[in-house]
Amino acid sequence: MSSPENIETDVAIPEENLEFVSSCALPMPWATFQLHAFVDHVSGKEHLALALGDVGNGEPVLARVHSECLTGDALFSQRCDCGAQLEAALRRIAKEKRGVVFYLRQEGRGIGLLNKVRAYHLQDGGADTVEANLQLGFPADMRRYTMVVPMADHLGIKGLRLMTNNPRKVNALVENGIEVLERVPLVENRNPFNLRYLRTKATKLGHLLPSHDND
Ligand SMILES: Nc1nc2c(ncn2[C@@H]2O[C@H](COP(=O)(O)OP(=O)(O)OP(=O)(O)O)[C@@H](O)[C@H]2O)c(=O)[nH]1
Ligand SMILES: [Zn+2]
Repeated sequence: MSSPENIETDVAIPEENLEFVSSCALPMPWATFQLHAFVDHVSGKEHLALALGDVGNGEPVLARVHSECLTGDALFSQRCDCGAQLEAALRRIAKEKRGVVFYLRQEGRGIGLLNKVRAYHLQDGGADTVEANLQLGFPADMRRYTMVVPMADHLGIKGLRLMTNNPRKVNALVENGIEVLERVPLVENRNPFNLRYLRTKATKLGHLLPSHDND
């Protein structure tokens, strides 16, 4: 496996100023979660936390830090694994009757929806997911996770059992002061349309995807 490349952003992004706005019950097919809405006054982005059970009791919380993927989460796209990961995370939390999904509005690894479509267009022409970002003048991954800190604080969450295959996400959260006690693999929806995408994540972005690690 080659080492992750071009994964840091050199684009200066101002710190966010996150404010809790309101919360409500959100009945879902698996359980009724409590939806907590936040706004970042710097970027204007609206971030969400979906919590179930007593997440503020000091025990580690089963958690997913999920970056928005409109095409995968809402439109059933098979180009990626996002929608299946989101659903699996919600199901697992419902099964434990306790947990949280942080739904972060950083579409397309932070490049936005329109640029992600541009990147998909380049991928249709042969580029992989990393090359497409670079061809568009972006780093491979522009996401940040600093907003999770005030969101977790608001919910009284002390430590996470994080559902992810991305060690860089674990490191980023830890660097921001979030305690990650365990990484829980979340390998979902391997299909003919996303095989190359998953392979690129394993070989270029360092994701721990067992069937692709040694490709
Ligand atoms: N720029 C770009 N973004 C993509 C592409 N495919 C999916 N995304 C975005 O990637 C983000 C999800 O990141 P992934 O790399 O799939 O997974 P991860 O969150 O790092 O790791 P996991 O926790 O294991 O899911 C979402 O914001 C998607 O919109 C793509 O081809 N190009
Ligand atoms: Zn996706």
